[in-house]
Amino acid sequence: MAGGKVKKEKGKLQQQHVPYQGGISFQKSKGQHILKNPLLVDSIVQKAGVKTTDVILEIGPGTGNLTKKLLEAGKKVITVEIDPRMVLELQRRFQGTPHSNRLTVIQGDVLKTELPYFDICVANIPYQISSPLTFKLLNHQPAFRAAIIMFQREFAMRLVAQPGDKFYCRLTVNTQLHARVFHLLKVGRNNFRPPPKVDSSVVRIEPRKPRIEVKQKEWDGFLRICFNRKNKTLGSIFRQKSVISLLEKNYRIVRALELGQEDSLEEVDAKMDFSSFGDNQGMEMDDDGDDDEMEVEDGGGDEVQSEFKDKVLGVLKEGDFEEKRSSKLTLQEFLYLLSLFNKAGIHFSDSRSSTFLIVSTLFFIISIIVTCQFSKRVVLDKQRNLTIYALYFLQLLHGCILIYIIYCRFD
Ligand SMILES: C[S@@+](CC[C@H](N)C(=O)[O-])C[C@H]1O[C@@H](n2cnc3c(N)ncnc32)[C@H](O)[C@@H]1O
Repeated sequence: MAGGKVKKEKGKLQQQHVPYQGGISFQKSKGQHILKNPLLVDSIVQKAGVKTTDVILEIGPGTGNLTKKLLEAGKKVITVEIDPRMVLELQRRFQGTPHSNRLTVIQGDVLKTELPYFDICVANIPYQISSPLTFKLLNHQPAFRAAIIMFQREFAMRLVAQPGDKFYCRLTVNTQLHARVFHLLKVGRNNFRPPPKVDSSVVRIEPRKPRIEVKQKEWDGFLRICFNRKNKTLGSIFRQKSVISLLEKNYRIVRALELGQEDSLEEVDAKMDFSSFGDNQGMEMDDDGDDDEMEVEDGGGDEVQSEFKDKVLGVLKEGDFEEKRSSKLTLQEFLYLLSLFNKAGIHFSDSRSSTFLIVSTLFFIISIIVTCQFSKRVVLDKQRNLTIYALYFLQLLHGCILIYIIYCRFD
């Protein structure tokens, strides 16, 4: 166990580096709060349910207090540590012990490291990487059995929250889409050296098998809107002019792509009037969304805008969601509502148009080059002239559609 007294913090420099025995100072910027309570370390390993056959991933092993217990419990431990001083300390600590050939130390930032295969992850992590690390683990393939991780208490409460709980938020739903999450242990700040400013909790994350597959951008866009104001009814959220404008814009792009060139731009325009679009400001939303942004008036809108709004509200009515609130919706209800929107042609991301734009622009450029080369090289008779004009006309049409889609995306 690491010993030594923690010096009283004075001044900025000392706040960043807290001395530790053997000359290594703890860097707060790297979240270096070492577990100093051996009973707690035992309890974490025991609750993790490590098997003797397990390959264990430990993120941020530090000086190796948890690593030691993990080596005793499992078959192999792979650690990822960003701080070279800690890596040296770890190697020094286990060198020449019976455990040394079962320990692999990777030096690097876990967020930038390709993770190896592992059965179980046990870690006391730096809290500043909680969110990206959780999603990195949730996207890891093949899925592991469980991750037992120490988080800041409030973050942990968000992960395990249930509909109606104070901490229920977008992070909760996004995490529980891919995993079942359980609260294991409350941990006070005095179990660490130096003690952090916040309390902690150990959480167990079990990836769902099989995964629930969603289109990630679509799902993200949908949840951002729903959790913009999680305590408002979905009816009032989806009546906002900014939301209707965004959805209508996506709707028009998707329709334009579906109608394709053959149905022409005019047909899309006839169905949609885009003169009354509001801007897309204020669509960047908080995690828990309890912001106090003012409700935007519907502002009357023209007939087409109202028609589209009716379509959106029709979807909410169909699923009986108009009076419900995101703060109380279950994961299954979110999935169901998104499927209803998509069935009605209403989308929350414009990723399809991005792909279309890139492919289409490339095709446009190539076709112009080919036509120019062709018209230069061949001797033009009347028949060939007509072909060239037809090609130019098609390119003009193609160009118009590209401009229209770019306009829809960026207006
Ligand atoms: C809270 S300490 C935990 C130390 C040790 N596991 C323990 O419980 O005593 C977090 C550790 O993660 C390391 N760390 C910080 N950021 C990291 C990153 N991005 N990738 C890998 N390790 C990181 C720190 O250097 C530190 O050793």
